[in-house]
Amino acid sequence: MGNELEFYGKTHSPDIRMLHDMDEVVHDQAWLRSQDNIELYYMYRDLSANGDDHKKIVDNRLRYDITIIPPAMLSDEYVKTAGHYHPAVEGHNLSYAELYQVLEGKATYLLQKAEHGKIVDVIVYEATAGDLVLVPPGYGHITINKTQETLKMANWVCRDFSSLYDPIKKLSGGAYYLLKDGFVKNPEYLSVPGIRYEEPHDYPEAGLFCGTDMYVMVKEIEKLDFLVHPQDHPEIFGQVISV
Ligand SMILES: O=P(O)(O)OC[C@H]1O[C@H](O)[C@H](O)[C@@H](O)[C@@H]1O
Repeated sequence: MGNELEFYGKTHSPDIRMLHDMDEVVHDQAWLRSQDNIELYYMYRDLSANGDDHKKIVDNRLRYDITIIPPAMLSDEYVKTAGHYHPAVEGHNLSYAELYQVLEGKATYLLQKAEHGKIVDVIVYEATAGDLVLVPPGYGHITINKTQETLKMANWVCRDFSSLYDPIKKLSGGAYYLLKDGFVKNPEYLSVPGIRYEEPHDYPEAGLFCGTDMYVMVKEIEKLDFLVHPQDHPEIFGQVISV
């Protein structure tokens, strides 16, 4: 109770990620074991403004979600999402992409690309309200709220797959932890490259611009096809795929 979200006049209840859903990925394990199972963040999935929009979204195999992450410290670590990868698109060796937009507050997005069991790239985006961040195929991702304000963010994603949590759980979290003193490498990973910091930017090829509410893409939803068929969109993923 008390966690409902209003979206275009309708009220939605969240799925709630609890602290102990995240046991494997929290940095300070001793602290974790002494903690009660508190609520960490709130996921409002499959939102739409009305029935027509919902049909369009489903027909195009997409989903629009909002996630709310209030500020919190997990001992010495900033609150974060559990983190996951996406599976490969059937018949292709590319995994599904995901598009985020910060609605309120600030987000730190950590993206990590695994190839043959090794991390070959780590990208961090610092994003503020209106900013877009595209998670390209192949990248696991974690969202961190290192501020003292609530983070509210949205995502567009293909609705036809389940996220893969095990690769991140097995290694006790992402390639880096964001602690009070900054990023530290996770020692469970054998070799990890340095962080590449990138600025959020527009994706004009897809008609996506920072500062414009990305829910309105429902009006030209075919432009989000790169989330469902990444293999058909080298104009968007060409560069990142070749990293
Ligand atoms: O799945 P987690 O790592 O906990 O991250 C949370 C978010 O992940 C994905 O982006 C989902 O599409 C969101 O609905 C969810 O809120």
